[in-house]
Amino acid sequence: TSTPPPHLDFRAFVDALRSDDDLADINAEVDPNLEVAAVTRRAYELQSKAPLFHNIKGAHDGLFRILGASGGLSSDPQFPYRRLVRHVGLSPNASLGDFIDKMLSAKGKPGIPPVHVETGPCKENKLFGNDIDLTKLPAPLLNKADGGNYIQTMGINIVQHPTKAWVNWSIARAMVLDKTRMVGLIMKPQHIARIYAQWMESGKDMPFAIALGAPPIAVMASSMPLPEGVTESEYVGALCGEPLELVKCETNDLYVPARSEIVIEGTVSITERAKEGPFGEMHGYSFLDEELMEPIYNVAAITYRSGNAILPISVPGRATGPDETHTLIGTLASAEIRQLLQENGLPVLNVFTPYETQVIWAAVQVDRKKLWELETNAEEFCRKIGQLVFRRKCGMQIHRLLIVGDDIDPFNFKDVIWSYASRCRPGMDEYHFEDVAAYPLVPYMSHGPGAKLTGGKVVANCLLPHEYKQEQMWVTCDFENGYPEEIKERVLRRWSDFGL
Ligand SMILES: CC1=C(C(=O)O)[C@@H]2CC(C)(C)c3c(C)c(C)cc4c3N2[C@@]12C(=O)NC(=O)N=C2N4C[C@H](O)[C@H](O)[C@H](O)COP(=O)(O)O
Ligand SMILES: [K+]
Ligand SMILES: [Mn+2]
Repeated sequence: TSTPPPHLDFRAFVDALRSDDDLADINAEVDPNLEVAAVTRRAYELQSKAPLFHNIKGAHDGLFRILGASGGLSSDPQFPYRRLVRHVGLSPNASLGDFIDKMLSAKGKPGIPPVHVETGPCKENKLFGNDIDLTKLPAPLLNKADGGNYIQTMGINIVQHPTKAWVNWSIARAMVLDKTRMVGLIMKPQHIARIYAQWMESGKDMPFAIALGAPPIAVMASSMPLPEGVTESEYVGALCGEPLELVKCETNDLYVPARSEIVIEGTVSITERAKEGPFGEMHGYSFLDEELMEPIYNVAAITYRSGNAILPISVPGRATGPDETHTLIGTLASAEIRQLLQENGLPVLNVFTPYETQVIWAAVQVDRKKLWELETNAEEFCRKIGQLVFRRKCGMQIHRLLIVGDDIDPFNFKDVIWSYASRCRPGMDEYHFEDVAAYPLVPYMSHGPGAKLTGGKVVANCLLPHEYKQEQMWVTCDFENGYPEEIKERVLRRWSDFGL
């Protein structure tokens, strides 16, 4: 069978990055103990090519190579989002807005269930029982403060509700604990935690599979807060207009993408826990006192592709050069928040979480002409938005919403911060929410002055009062807006002659 397109096949995705000249094939030996992660972290921060490490110290029997920064910004400043939009089959010059539109394009369409195939590349090699020794795999140490080697940072965690036909795909980190066990964060209100709670009630350990090197578009849906009960693989089918091909696990009844690089499968204990973390998290901090007791993953089988399987990794940290916890989590939460607000009849054009705010803030771009028709005011409008977003899971990671006009590009932080700084009056234009669920990973919540799990959220009105009812009463003073077209054309035409 011919190789599927990059958005449906991880190896084709890697080849596409190489043909984009956006991949560095590194054949020198690199140490999984911190060195691989440090190279990857710097690659994010310099927006370099994605590093593919072919020669990992300690690799054996085809396990494994490592790809870093699969969701980082591309190395070509002309196409900054090319690596991202390649995940979803869009052309290299697609924008973040196109990416969000694409991820929402299956809303309201019936899901297309995956098809089950007999076998696939992920079944070419199989390890069971005594052949499994996670401590012998070159699982990377990602940050000097990490509490373990995080083998799972870019795989899809697959779990099924014990009684309903709901199979959830999400991304949740997990580190090596010992020979056949991992321990991983399973955090409320994430769907993996909701399903885990159902298995606890059923009294049985929760079957799991982690598919690493899965189809890139499936990684996107896994990172997206789709509504409860939605089976991500069916949403991906609807996005692609064709079913995903899945193959059955060896040791349980879950199904995984047939072309995955590496599949780890087994059961998550509903009784045994172990210390998890510290971990360098999405806000750029690794708190040394992070003492989490999290569920144990018992590994019953590992299956993987021949030809030296590739382990994709994410090395979360400061978004000075964003990593997957910003480019995926932020953008995909933005998509669901836009969907939520539009479904509730609000005149919202787009939503985006600026990397400069570590995706803790989200700018909500409002169509001002449509806003006038609502005959509303800042207080009423902002409170309504806050009540919607801060009481839904898709808004859980956002602590500040900035309500901006359609003269502001939500994807351009300079625009966003200009309107926040100049139009949001301190003490009167911010509407606080102290009775909503907080995102406990945000440092001023986990290690802040107040309660950890509630509050600390705000809606900032960045529209002047008259913008709620009429045309803006100012001319914006920049080249774009401050001059008539014929002056701008003349200046552009003569620019090089001026030698500026
Ligand atoms: C918060 C998370 C992480 C962290 O910051 O440490 C950690 C880091 C890694 C693994 C790199 C990472 C990457 C690279 C990406 C892209 C997303 C996440 C994570 N990890 C965490 C995690 O360990 N626990 C968690 O609850 N959610 C995480 N998400 C976000 C979820 O995937 C997202 O919210 C989905 O929407 C959830 O799916 P549904 O429940 O809606 O179906
Ligand atoms: K998901
Ligand atoms: Mn889900």
